[in-house]
Amino acid sequence: MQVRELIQPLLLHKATGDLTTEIKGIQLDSRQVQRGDLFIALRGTKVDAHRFVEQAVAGGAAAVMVEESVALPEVPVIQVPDTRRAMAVVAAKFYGYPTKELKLIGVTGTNGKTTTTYLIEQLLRHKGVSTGVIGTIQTKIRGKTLPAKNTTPEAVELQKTFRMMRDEGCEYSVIEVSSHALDMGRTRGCQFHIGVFTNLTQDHLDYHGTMEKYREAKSLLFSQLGNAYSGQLENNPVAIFNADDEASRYFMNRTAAQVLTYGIDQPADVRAENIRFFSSGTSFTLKTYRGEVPVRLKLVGKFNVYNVLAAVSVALVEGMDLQQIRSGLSGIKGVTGRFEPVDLGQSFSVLVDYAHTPDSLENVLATIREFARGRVLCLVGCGGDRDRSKRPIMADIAVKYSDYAIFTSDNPRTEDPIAILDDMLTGVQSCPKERYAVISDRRQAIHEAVRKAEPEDVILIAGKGHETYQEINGVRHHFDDREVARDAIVSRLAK
Ligand SMILES: CC(=O)N[C@H]1[C@@H](OP(=O)(O)OP(=O)(O)OC[C@H]2O[C@@H](n3ccc(=O)[nH]c3=O)[C@H](O)[C@@H]2O)O[C@H](CO)[C@@H](O)[C@@H]1O[C@H](C)C(=O)N[C@@H](C)C(=O)N[C@H](CCC(=O)O)C(=O)O
Ligand SMILES: Nc1ncnc2c1ncn2[C@@H]1O[C@H](COP(=O)(O)OP(=O)(O)OP(=O)(O)O)[C@@H](O)[C@H]1O
Ligand SMILES: N[C@H](CCC[C@H](N)C(=O)O)C(=O)O
Repeated sequence: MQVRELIQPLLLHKATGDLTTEIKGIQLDSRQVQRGDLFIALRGTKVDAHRFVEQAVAGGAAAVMVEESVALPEVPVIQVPDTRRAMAVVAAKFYGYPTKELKLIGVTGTNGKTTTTYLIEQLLRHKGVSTGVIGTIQTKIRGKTLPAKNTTPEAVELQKTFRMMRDEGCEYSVIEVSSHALDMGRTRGCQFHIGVFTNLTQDHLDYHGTMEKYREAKSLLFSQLGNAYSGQLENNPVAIFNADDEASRYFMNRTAAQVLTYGIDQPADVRAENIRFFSSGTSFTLKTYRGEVPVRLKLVGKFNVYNVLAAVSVALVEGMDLQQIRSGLSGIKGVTGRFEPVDLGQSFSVLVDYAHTPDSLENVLATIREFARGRVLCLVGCGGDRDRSKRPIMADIAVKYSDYAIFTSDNPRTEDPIAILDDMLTGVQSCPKERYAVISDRRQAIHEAVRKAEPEDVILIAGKGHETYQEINGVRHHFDDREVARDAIVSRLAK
């Protein structure tokens, strides 16, 4: 595509150089530029990429997009007021507006995004349609998987992935939409067909500052629904809300889309009643505006009933009937690293879970409490360079809901692991010391939990779920809670 065509949708820009120059790709990282790329200079949290424009051109960039005027006579220079904003517009144009050819479903909320996207994918598969998925664990395109760096990728990668999905024959794309992505405009230029809200509780205050700003970022998915290109409702979008979460009303008042609600406690269009929990699953009556049907799931916990109701709401909007939904739900599998048992036939249970927020930790521990016949042992840490204010709250929840807590390291990133643990300990000052231990080394902590377990006890290893690394001092070392738990169980069984 020529530069002049690429920048045609940009209202405010100054362009110099030969605008018939062909652009073969878009790149944000000067170190990865390929011949013919447009290099877009973003002002990051660590560096301002304007200082890399010359390096990008030397590496083969055919044009650059910048906010400051730069003297680069050899290539076209497009100067815009905001490269981040312009990036979303040109990325959608470059890849031919792929979300107009896909049914795009966005899921946002503090917890449950990954689980809900996977449930939606599994239900849509049952309907017989092909669905691509983008989220925290990985990107999935018709059986192929690609690694994920962010929960929601930057606009260029996002649009490129949608084009790949379309080329591979996907009809739907279901994506996790993080508050960071909404705030940074990564999803501008996406035409969403459905927006789903799971819940809003504390997280990411390091980034957003206050809960109000966090909520405001999340609301963008709904206020932008249907307005991506023309300001008109092009595709009759639907917004799906959790009626039991008070933030839903705030979002409802900000969307022009049709609204559907789901819930357990409050009146809603899609509800679960007569819920019964077992250690291996859940049953309930699914009541919808299209009738009711009994449902049995292999997932445990009230929080998963919410995730299922959100996915069922999407299935209903997409025309699936209740019998199809019911049989789809009976075959549904849990998500890797979410409530995942490590079972070598030992006399106690070990569960690995991705709970890394106060609300998710509380939900998971409350669920375990309901069926645990022995003690509950909780191993938990908090990530470095992230919301510090959640640390004491999570420690407090750990001791409140378990019989014994082991505080350990999660991903310390660039922080001192001991300082993170000290922040956590401020939350348990009034708790008797014999109720918890502090073992900074995560491997040792897992071995200690397994050594301590008695028959019927349940050990929850929280925080890292599917992650296969531990990031210490900016370096990622291989670490998988499930592998370490297995080793610990094997050595205990050998004694
Ligand atoms: C705060 C934030 O969002 N950071 C994102 C941002 O990184 P940054 O601002 O630190 O980038 P930087 O290192 O300062 O570099 C600025 C620019 O210079 C470029 N550069 C840099 C060096 C160089 O030699 N040449 C060069 O061109 C970089 O490619 C970049 O475009 O731009 C990067 C590239 O696009 C992102 O990968 C990175 O996400 C990091 C990994 C991150 O951790 N983000 C978190 C906060 C985040 O977005 N999380 C949410 C999930 C939250 C949740 O729901 O749990 C998510 O959606 O992932
Ligand atoms: N609806 C829910 N409400 C509260 N907690 C939940 C819910 N669903 C899942 N959880 C808990 O949150 C953890 C993370 O779940 P999931 O990965 O689905 O959320 P997420 O929103 O994608 O998280 P992230 O974006 O941070 O990766 C799970 O391991 C579980 O402990
Ligand atoms: N997307 C989340 C993941 C947190 C996972 C947890 N293991 C941690 O490292 O804090 C975040 O970036 O806050």
